[in-house]
Amino acid sequence: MSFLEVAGICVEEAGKSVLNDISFTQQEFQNIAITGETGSGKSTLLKTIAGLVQPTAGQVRFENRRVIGPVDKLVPGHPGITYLSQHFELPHSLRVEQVLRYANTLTDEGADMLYDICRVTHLLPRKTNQLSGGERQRIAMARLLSTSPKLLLLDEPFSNLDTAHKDVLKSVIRDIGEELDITCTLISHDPHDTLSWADEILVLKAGQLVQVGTPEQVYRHPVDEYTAALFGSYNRLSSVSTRNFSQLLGLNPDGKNILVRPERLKLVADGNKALSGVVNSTGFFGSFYEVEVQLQDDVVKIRTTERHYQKGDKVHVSLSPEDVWFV
Ligand SMILES: Nc1ncnc2c1ncn2[C@@H]1O[C@H](COP(=O)(O)OP(=O)(O)OP(=O)(O)O)[C@@H](O)[C@H]1O
Repeated sequence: MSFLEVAGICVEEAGKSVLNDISFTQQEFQNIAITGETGSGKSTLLKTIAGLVQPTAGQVRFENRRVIGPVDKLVPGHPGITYLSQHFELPHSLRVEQVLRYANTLTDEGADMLYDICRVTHLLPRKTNQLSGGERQRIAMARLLSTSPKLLLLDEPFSNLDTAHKDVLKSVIRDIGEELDITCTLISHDPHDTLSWADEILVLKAGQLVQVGTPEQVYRHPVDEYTAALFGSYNRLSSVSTRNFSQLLGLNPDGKNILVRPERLKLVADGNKALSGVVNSTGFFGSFYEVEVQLQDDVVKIRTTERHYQKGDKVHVSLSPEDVWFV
C-alpha cells in the first residue's frame, strides 16, 4: 500500500485542460519536489492532492482512503493532509500565541516542541502585523502542523524569502520530517531548493508529468531541453560538435545531440582527445568562472575555477564519455 497514490488525475478549468493523466506514488517520509515552468499545473496538482480542486478524472488515495474533492464534501480533503498556500493569510492584529492556541490540538508539551521546531517560540508575544514574511510563513506552518497531519503540502514556500530566511525554513522543513515524522511535498522552481532536499522530483510541463526521477537523474539525464533548463545552465551541442565529440569518444549519437552541463566540459592542455576552440568571453560567478568557447560551429559554456582564461585564447575542450547525454 502506498502512503499517497495519485492515479490518472485530470483537471479542467474554464474548459481548458490543466492537468492531464498525472500518476505517481509517494512513500511515507519520501521527500517529493514538484517543479515546472509558470502555469504548468504545479499548484493545481498540490490542491487536488489536498482535496481542494475537483479532478475531472482519476483519484487521489491517502493511506488507502480516497481524498474527497470539494464537489462531494462540504469540508473536502483528508484529515491527514494539510496544504500551505502561496497566498496564506494570518488573522490581523492578534498575538501569535492566540493564533496558534486557537488551532492547537496538541498537548502543551507537544505544542512547545512544535513551536521550537518551527523557530517561532520567540515570536509568540508579537502581533501578527509585527512579523517578517519568513516569520509569518513559519507561524502559518506551525498553525497547520498543530492539527497533527501526516503529509504537509507546501506551495512555493521559498519564494520571496531572502537567503537567511530560506536557510531557516530549510532547517525547519528538515526537522519537521525528522522529529515530527511528517512527510513533505513541496513546489519550487529553484534547483537550489529541490536538488539537495528531494528524494524524487516530478517535472510538470503544460499539465503533463514529463519526468519523475532522483535529483541526479533529472539533472544529469533530463528527458528534454525543457527539463534540462529547469535545473540550471546546459549546452546542447550542434550536430557538428556532437559528431566531432562522438567520433573522439567512439559513441553513436543516433541522430540526437549531446546535452552536457557546463561543469562537465573541461579545458585541457592536450589537444589529442579534445576539440579546438577560441575563448569568446569569461565571467566571474563567485565560486567559478564561466568561459564561453567558440568551437567549429558552436559556442559552449564551460565552468572552471581557473581565472587565467582571456578572450582570444586558443583552448582545447574535452568531455568524458560518462558525462555525455543525448537528447
Ligand atoms: N480556477 C481556475 N480557472 C481558470 N484557469 C485556471 C484556474 N486555476 C488554474 N488555472 C490555469 O491552469 C494553469 C495551471 O495553473 P497553476 O496555478 O496550477 O500553475 P503553476 O505551475 O502552479 O504556476 P505558478 O508557478 O505560476 O504558480 C494556468 O494556465 C492557470 O491559468
